[in-house]
Amino acid sequence: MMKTILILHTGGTIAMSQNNDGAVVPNSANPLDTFTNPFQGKLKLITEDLFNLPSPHIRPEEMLLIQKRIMKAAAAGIDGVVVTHGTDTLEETAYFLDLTVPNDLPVVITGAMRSANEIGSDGLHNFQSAIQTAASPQAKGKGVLVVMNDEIHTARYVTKTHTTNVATFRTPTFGPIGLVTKKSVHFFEKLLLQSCHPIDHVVKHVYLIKAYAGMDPEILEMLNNPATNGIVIEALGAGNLPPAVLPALKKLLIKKIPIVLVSRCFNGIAQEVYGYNGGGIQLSRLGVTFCHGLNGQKARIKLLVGLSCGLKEQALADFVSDAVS
Ligand SMILES: NC(=O)C[C@H](N)C(=O)O
Repeated sequence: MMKTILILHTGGTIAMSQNNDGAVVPNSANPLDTFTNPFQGKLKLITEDLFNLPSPHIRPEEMLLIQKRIMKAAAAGIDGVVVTHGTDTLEETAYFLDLTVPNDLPVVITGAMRSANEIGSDGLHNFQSAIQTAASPQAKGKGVLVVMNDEIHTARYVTKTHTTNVATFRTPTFGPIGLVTKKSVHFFEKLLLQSCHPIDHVVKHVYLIKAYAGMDPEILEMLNNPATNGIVIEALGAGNLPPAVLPALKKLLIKKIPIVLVSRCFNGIAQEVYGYNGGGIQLSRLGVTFCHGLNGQKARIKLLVGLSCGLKEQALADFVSDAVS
């Protein structure tokens, strides 16, 4: 039976071209409109331009619009969805959708590192691979997938690792879960499935900060205000902070502002390992929530989704601490 795939364009380099001054800029006409469906007779493609934004302009509000459009398509019986997106914040949108769209609908997100008229442009190729993946029967039940440079990654763990290289998207610790070739799509991992958390609004003022040697407590003091809904800290190593920030941290925790800890390390997970002043064991006892396995920007999305679902205190901590829930 012929499958129908919904294509949602949102902008990014995949929709841009280089101008005569060498600057890469958005186009009024999407270069992906030149794509001719190589799967005629097998796949019907429905294309919509949702917006045309560089991905640093994408906010949780735009992520919610994409999610709502996908939910509408899911209710209408679509077989799969491809989202084209700028790569800078692609992992955040992908993970937001992963948490908020039922995982039995294949949703694949892709982009490009080289714009449409640059030599070696990767946009059309990634776009085609994403369509192939969304149409694959094996893509069902895997949550949101990120397809770039012939590789399939999970939204949960993929991250952008290089400013310009086309092989920028990597999954630290675990690696990709599949490959796309000219002829077929191969998955080589079974996944732990997480539940879907549909939301109808997104809360604001969920912050992400990074720890560093000699971290200034003033940063946390500045966040101690009534607007703050939650804070994610990319902590040191296995999940430790300089002791100088502890007084400011305690003041936030007394106010029941959720504080979530991940590691600023590229690989591994943050855990309560160290017993010294500022060490993970002390932070955990103070009420900091350890998020096991997500990077800072994903943990922020998870905290934001949890808060937007109305979760509080222990229920929120349980939701955020487990990467698979
Ligand atoms: N390769 C890209 O898409 C990067 C671009 N700055 C964006 O995220 O929109």
